[in-house]
Amino acid sequence: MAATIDNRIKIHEVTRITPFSNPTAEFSLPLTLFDTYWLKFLPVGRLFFYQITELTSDLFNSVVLPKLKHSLSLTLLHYLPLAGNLMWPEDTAKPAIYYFPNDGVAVTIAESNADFNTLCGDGVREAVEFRPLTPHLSISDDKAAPISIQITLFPNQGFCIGISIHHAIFDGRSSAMFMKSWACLCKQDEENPSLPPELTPSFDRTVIKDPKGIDLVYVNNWLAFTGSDSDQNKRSLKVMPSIVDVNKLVRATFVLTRQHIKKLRDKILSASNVNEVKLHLSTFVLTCAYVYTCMAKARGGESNRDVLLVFTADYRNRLDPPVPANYFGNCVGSHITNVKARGLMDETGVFFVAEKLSVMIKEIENGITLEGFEDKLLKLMSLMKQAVEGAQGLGVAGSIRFDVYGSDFGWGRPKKVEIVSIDTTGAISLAESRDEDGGVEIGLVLSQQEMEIFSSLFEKGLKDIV
Ligand SMILES: CC(C)(COP(=O)(O)OP(=O)(O)OC[C@H]1O[C@@H](n2cnc3c(N)ncnc32)[C@H](O)[C@@H]1OP(=O)(O)O)[C@@H](O)C(=O)NCCC(=O)NCCSC(=O)CC(=O)O
Repeated sequence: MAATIDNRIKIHEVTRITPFSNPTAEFSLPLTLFDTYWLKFLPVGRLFFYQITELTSDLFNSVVLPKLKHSLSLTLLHYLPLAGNLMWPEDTAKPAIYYFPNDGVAVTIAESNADFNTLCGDGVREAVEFRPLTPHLSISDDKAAPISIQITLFPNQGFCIGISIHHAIFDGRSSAMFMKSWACLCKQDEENPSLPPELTPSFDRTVIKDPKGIDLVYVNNWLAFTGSDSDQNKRSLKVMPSIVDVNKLVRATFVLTRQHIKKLRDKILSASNVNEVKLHLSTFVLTCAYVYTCMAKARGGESNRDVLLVFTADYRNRLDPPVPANYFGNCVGSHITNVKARGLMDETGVFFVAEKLSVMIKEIENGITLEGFEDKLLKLMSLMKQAVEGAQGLGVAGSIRFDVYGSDFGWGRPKKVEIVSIDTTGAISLAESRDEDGGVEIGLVLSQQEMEIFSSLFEKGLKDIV
């Protein structure tokens, strides 16, 4: 019988999907330094909404669901580590992913009577509305699942695929590749569907060189960081607790069109003649510069308060030798600078942030070496402490290069993609615009009051530049 978890959603089934043909060879896959860096981070949740107005329960149960389940099982055959678990045996220095026969991914099948169009819209919505669509990721002291999935039917409206992923196991690029692989196998009608090379994951850990053993430095940083709760079990795999009350927050999506981006670039360029720093005015920098200044102004407060500007960079193309684009795992790192709010709240705020981010991106322009990486996690932890104590953290989840709207399972592109977990991290989410090449979709979760101020600053600022 279906269990109701609130009056909008019914859970019909909680099942486990195993890799097709249930491979019998057990194996383990080590974590690299880029994985152990994220060991205790909260899971990343994404929702992919697909609109099918003729989707009855019958059609969902007889066609859509069996196809999704079967293609997931086929996909897991290519992504076997995702069917396993993160574990930390007594005799090992760091956790690893272990796969045993019959392992599989937890999949929840649910039904919602919430309004699909409202959830898929850009307007202000209660942040908490998205949580029932986001699967719980099973993480205990000694075992953590790499991924969990929820497929939710909205009768006569469509369906939603929710994924929660463990950040110590894979990053945004890998997550996007997994979804596209699943979609690609689902869409093919052939008996033996196949993946193109760019969607075939590589798990070759030898491409990540770590001669100084920074992977273990990060593990030890986490052991030292873990609060008193876990003192009895320091090797616990439990992640940091969330300290945010999602019930008090709202979510909205904002769009910068290609034209907006161009105008922002022109405006900054025309004001920057006298400046020494050669600005790197990519779509990413312009978007962050514009959004971050609106966020700092919306927060208000003392102009002397601390603000952390944060972004994550993909290192695949920046390491020497480069790591293949289809490398599955983490190959990213965070970059952070600490500034005073006044820089963003001034008239020249957009210019100020664009300059700061330009300097940071230029530092990695000629590639990444691991020099100084021993201290990278400790620095991040000290900034996280600052954020807990009140500094405004302005960070990014997702990317405008992941093509999340390309995940078509055979029923069309997603109507909307949301990163749910920005409700606990306070980051903005980025995705390429669904409907316009060169446009950007920005997801935000704020208090109602900050959202109102942000929204009016965002709209007014755009009117001023066009
Ligand atoms: C460091 C960056 C954030 C920002 O660098 P930049 O400002 O230089 O921007 P960029 O690399 O996007 O592109 C710079 C310019 O290169 C060209 N260019 C690069 N890639 C392109 C592409 N695929 N298609 C078209 N153009 C491209 C464009 O001219 C672009 O300018 P123009 O833009 O003007 O056209 C980025 O390079 C990067 O690493 N992005 C990936 C970050 C990431 O992996 N995030 C996820 C973290 S995990 C996470 O958050 C969890 C999760 O997602 O699940």
